[in-house]
Amino acid sequence: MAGLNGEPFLGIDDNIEKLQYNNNSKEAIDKEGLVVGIGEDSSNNKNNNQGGEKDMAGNSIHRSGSRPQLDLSKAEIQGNSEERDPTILLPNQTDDISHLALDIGGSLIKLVYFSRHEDHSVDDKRKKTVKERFGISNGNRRNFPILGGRLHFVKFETSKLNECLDFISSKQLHRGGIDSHHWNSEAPANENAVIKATGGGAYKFADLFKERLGVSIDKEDEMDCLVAGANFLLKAIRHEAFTHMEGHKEFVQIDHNDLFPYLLVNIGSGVSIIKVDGDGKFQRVSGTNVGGGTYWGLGRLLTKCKSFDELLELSQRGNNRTIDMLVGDIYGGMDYSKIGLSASTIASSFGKAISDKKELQDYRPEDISLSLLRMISYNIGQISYLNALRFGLKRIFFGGFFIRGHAYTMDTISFAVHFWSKGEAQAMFLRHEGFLGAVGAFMSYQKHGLDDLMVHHLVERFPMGAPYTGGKIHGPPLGDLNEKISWMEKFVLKGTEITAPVPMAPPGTTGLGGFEVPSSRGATLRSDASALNVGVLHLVPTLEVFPLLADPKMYEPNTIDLSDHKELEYWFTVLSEHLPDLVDKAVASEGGTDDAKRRGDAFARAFSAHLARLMEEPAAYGKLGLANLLELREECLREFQFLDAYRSIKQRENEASLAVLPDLLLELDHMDEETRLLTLIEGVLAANIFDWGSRACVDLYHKGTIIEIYRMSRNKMQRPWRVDDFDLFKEQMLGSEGKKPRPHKRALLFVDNSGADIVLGMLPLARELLRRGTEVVLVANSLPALNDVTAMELPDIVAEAAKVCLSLQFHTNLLYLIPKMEVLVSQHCDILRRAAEAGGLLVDAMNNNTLDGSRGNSSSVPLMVVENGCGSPCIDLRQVSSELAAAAKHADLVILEGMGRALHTNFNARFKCEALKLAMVKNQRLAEKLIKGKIYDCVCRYEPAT
Ligand SMILES: CC(C)(COP(=O)(O)O)[C@@H](O)C(=O)NCCC(=O)O
Ligand SMILES: [Mn+2]
Repeated sequence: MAGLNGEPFLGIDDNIEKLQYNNNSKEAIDKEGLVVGIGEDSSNNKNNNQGGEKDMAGNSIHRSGSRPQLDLSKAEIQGNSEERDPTILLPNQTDDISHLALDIGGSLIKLVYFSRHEDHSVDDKRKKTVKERFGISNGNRRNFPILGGRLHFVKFETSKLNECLDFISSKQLHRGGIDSHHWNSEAPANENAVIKATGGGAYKFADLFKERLGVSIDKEDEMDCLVAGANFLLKAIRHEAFTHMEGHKEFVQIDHNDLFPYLLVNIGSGVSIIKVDGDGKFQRVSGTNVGGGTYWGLGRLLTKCKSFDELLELSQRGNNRTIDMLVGDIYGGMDYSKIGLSASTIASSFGKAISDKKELQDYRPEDISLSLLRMISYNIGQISYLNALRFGLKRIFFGGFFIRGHAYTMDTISFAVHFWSKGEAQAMFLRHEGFLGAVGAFMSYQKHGLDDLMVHHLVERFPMGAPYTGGKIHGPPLGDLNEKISWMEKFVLKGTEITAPVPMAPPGTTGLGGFEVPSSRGATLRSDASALNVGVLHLVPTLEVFPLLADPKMYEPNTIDLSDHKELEYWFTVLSEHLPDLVDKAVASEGGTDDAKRRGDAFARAFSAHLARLMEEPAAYGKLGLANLLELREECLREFQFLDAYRSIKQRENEASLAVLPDLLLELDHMDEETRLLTLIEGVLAANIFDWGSRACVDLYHKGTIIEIYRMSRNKMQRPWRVDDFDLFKEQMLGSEGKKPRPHKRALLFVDNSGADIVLGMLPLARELLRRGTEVVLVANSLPALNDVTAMELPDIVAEAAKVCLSLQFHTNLLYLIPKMEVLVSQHCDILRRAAEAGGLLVDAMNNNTLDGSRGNSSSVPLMVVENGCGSPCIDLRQVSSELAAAAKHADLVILEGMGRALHTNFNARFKCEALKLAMVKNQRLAEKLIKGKIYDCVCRYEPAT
């Protein structure tokens, strides 16, 4: 049988890793990771006669044998095959296919589940034309059945297994999910339903799953899963790995071609140390029985703590000097400098307890907890390094539930690795640290095709999760909007802090290489189960890297460095202050109903909670840039179902601008070429003043009408602009010394705002390029963001603009008194219409509107519209739509317009083709920082092809 990806579904390699547990570890299988003294090389998987599966490098990957297989006979695409993520109907598929995998450990259950993207596709003719023109098929998606959806990460305490089962049942995850458009989702759970699980609990609770949910557990080997999970996360998630030294977290870019070999240290109850050489190729080289279970077990006995997190929290307020014997204690307060030991180095953990006449109750539990934490973290760091040394490995990734994003633990481990390796080896941590096994178990459903996903196919989002109150955990992210709003309201009433579903570990750390006590941040260390430091992973296989980026590896979209705390504070204040106005607009866009007000209120609280969270720990959601913040705001609006907050403002501005477009075009058309080009660029810069995201601009709009402000802005234009490469650009366009350069073949115009910005700025510029014989592709947002124009809206705007051109022609034909102008206009005024027709934009809108009744000239250079794949005021060119990537193939000019796309992001981006970056700087601070100028200064940056 052929797999959906066209490759055969090979049989099953039953040569499953046979781990030999040592004598004492039988019950330890129930705990996480306590598998000591095993050194079997699991990379020697033999293919048996059933055939083993090969990864892309030809390595064997073994899978267990009970996975369900898909019956693809009579498979067909349901609905419109041109849709972005069409549902595939498998009429003959009878097995239930689970979209859930579990890692059931001794203290936590980790759940990874999949849901399809909701079907928002609309009948968009533009898309169809674009696909035909650029020859885009659905080939990109490779027709994987499950791609095009979201991966969710949820944790439960193992002691609350029933809550976990209720959750699975309520979401019907064991059947494939009722809330998503799955094949066979109506089918009742059948006898054969199977879910993948790893961890000791997969054995321990198998009967309970059968009894409660009617599903069988297909047990996946824990080591296999850990490694598969770590490999996937390290390859597919841009900001997965980070270092943590002296309280400073820094994300590490992992080169996918240079990932292996590495050492994976999984710290569960016990510790496994695994050398990873490739996909499915690994060897458990060592381990230690002193791990998370030791910390928790000894800690519980010594401090009477009730939970792991309570113990960890205690350590935050501890001082281990009262209990540890330090070098200084032995050397009379002096360093032992000859062998490089400072007085504060721990000579012997708990060493003071031998000489003191104190009893257990004489020690503070806080101090005991810290001493224990340091002893164990240190020891793990040291053993890990020694193993790295054994195999000549420089990179050590630490995962497992013990770490739980705790800054002090990470610092201590890092310090040990750094200290013993003399800086040669590096300790790294993983954002999905606790989910490695669960991800691996999910990956073992081979049909998902997750192996082939690349980093640009994944987008991580951070929806609001269940808040928690009084330390009690309220489970997984809330799905239902109403439920979510209710939570928000409840917490407001109680005056309780609302938290995002992200890590609550404080940044507080010693700053001294783990040798001092942690700063006292106990109050902010929250319970682990509510503290997911991961968002929801959106799998979008249609996304591509923009092909015209000169050096995608070096590309960094964000211009402003938010790791500067002052900068971060400034932008947080800007966004907070903008909130009331944004909520007003959003509520008004939904008719100002009570429901809209309620949602508006919840949105404001949710976004404020995100800001507060990020202020506390800027790297909580991965590497933070201004673009991420601006996008988070848009996503948060969408989460509370505000799909287009500026809808009516955009419409009003479009109409007002279209009304003055004929006058502008007339004016332009009787200018000579050089003056016209300058006027056009001035026009783009002036019209970029229409920006409802800028505080200064919004203040301006109280003072005059849109057109008045536009005129004022144009009148104030004075060259040289603060960044002024116009002369270079002009030379490129018009040539010099009588030499006419060849016109550009195709220009991509990344447009920004609605209203004057698009109508009076970018469209006239597009018309000029078309007039010169350059194909023009308008690149606009896929989803609304502030007052930005979207790809969906553009065809109508272009159609209206073309209509205006026609009325202009009609009008000027009557103006026989000025025959010269008549000639000019009749030659040029229908450029937009013909180009739009040639580009397939006027399918409905214009067919019956040509005043002279003439049909469009399909041989004209086309004007096209493509969506960019974003719903944000900024653009990260590593993840753009396949439409845009296809349109870029023959482009030799890129024009980026607006602050978001040309300044906040991409100001430093280099392209393979010529690039023009145009923007008005509508923020004083940015003007000072970026161009040493002032507010309303302009940028016209031209860069030749690199
Ligand atoms: C959100 C924006 C990037 C949009 O600018 P645009 O791309 O439309 O030119 C910009 O308005 C902005 O940075 N605003 C926040 C700063 C301020 O209010 O001054
Ligand atoms: Mn904008």
